[in-house]
Amino acid sequence: MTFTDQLWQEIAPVYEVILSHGFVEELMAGSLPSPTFQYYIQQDALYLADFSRALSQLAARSANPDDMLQFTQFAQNAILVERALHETYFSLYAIEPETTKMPACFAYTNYLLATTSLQSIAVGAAAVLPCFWIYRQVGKYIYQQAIRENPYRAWIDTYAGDAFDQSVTQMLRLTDQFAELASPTERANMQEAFRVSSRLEWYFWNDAYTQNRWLV
Ligand SMILES: Cc1ncc(C[n+]2csc(CCO)c2C)c(N)n1
Repeated sequence: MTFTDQLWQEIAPVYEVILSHGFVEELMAGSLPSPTFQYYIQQDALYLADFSRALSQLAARSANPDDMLQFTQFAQNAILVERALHETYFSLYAIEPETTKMPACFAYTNYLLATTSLQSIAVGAAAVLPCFWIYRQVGKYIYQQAIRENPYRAWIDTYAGDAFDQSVTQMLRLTDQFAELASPTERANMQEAFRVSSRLEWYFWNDAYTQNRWLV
């Protein structure tokens, strides 16, 4: 079993509750209220900018040019995906970008930036991995079940597509390479980072579904 297989086994219960979350179920059914999706897209635009910064941080700290290139490409793609997908929905709904990060987005982006800046590259890579991997699995799951005439079709097709599939496979390979070189303590830290980010993925959907805002 690879290291990343072990990572997935540990977060399997988190993945199960993500799949059965109302946001995912209603996105799949096409019945998700548009204000809920608008909140999600606005927060996601803020998330992706910082996610790209976190990947750029890993690129800058990489020891070899191949890893640098890989992280730089991921960082670039995060911005390009954001533009393509978000512009579609921003103009469809005639909404403006949001400037305030709500609690889950705030927690997740700050966690990613702190981890990729202050922990080892191996731990930083484990922290960004759920973003790739959980979206691929959720994307495929939704793609298989979703009705054709779904208002969220552009979103579904992005994450169920081949281009995205390949980048996730590369990210998994990279993480397994880091794990091979890591000490047992560092591997434990990688597991913890993977778990924290996986949980935060759930919180991100949940904030959108409940339209969560700062209470004070
Ligand atoms: C909260 C949240 N988590 C994960 C993704 C998915 N995602 C965003 S950028 C990227 C890599 C592209 O190179 C992936 C997989 C998202 N959109 N929002």
